[in-house]
Amino acid sequence: MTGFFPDTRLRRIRSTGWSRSLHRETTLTPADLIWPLFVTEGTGVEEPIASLPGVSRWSVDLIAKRAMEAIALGIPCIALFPNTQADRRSDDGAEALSPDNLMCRAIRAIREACGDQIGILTDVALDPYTTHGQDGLLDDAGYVSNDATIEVLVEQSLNQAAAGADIIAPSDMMDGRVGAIRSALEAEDHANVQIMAYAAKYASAFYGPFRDAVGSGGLLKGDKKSYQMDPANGEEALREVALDLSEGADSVMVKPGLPYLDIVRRVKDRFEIPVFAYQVSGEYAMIEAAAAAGAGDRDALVLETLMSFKRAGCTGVLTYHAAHAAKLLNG
Ligand SMILES: NCc1[nH]cc(CCC(=O)O)c1CC(=O)O
Ligand SMILES: [Mg+2]
Repeated sequence: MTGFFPDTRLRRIRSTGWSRSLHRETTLTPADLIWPLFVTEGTGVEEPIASLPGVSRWSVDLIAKRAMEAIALGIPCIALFPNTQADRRSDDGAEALSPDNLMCRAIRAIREACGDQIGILTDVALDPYTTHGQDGLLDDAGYVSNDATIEVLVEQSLNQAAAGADIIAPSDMMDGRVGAIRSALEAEDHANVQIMAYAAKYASAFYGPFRDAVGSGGLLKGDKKSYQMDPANGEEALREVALDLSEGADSVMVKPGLPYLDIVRRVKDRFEIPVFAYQVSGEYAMIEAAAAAGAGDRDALVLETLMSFKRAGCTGVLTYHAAHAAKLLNG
């Protein structure tokens, strides 16, 4: 039981900088960040993404430079997303299984340049490769077929692991895919390749700029509500996480980030496992728009939101602000 005013004055410990440092409950460092990067065809290419101001797609030769930049900044892991050329997209997303697709070439280029100094996380889902922009295979009725999709996701995961991915991150929300991918990785000599499951991924309005970035936005008809979660649900997120853990996930992700910090906290308290959050493209764009409109200081907005993820219980955060935040944190 704490005392009463004036014996107890909470402002006492806030009154100087050194004291605020001493009493700070949560820390944020570059090691808490995962940097998502978009890859595109060509050489020496940097393509700015209009709906994500300050974020570009990089050709394979330049992506390795971004990875070296991450290492220099103390960022331990990057996440890769391909903008597949239109003529390589198909109804079945077969390009996802090509050992020479953009993703695999980027993985190899980074591995060659950086060795094991940085973790490479790769997204598993078919939307960057399909002509319809859905994450899986469509049946005759246009429904995203669960079990048929899993078979392809397993092959996609093995393809990425063979190219050198360290963390396989299935973002598709099919039931049962974590177990299937884990078994295949074990069988194919990839015992140390991790799985970070997008366990509680919501059907969100915050993914728009990402879909522009990978080129699936204009293609997508309808929505992803038959597989991504209803934003109204929290208990269901706990069931999703429990299942992914039982199937062998090494860590789980909650996505989007800021509107779902309650889910992060519930998952952390319930399971006491590594939990990551994805501060998604629409959240990034919102912060940039607020700063551009003079509604807040950009650097302060970036650091405050990232700290809030740590306070909520995150082990780490995927954020397009990773490099900028790391520079600020490194002083
Ligand atoms: N499976 C695709 C995928 N992987 C990551 C994101 C979104 C990331 C972001 O918005 O930054 C999406 C979009 C979607 O589900 O439509
Ligand atoms: Mg699930």
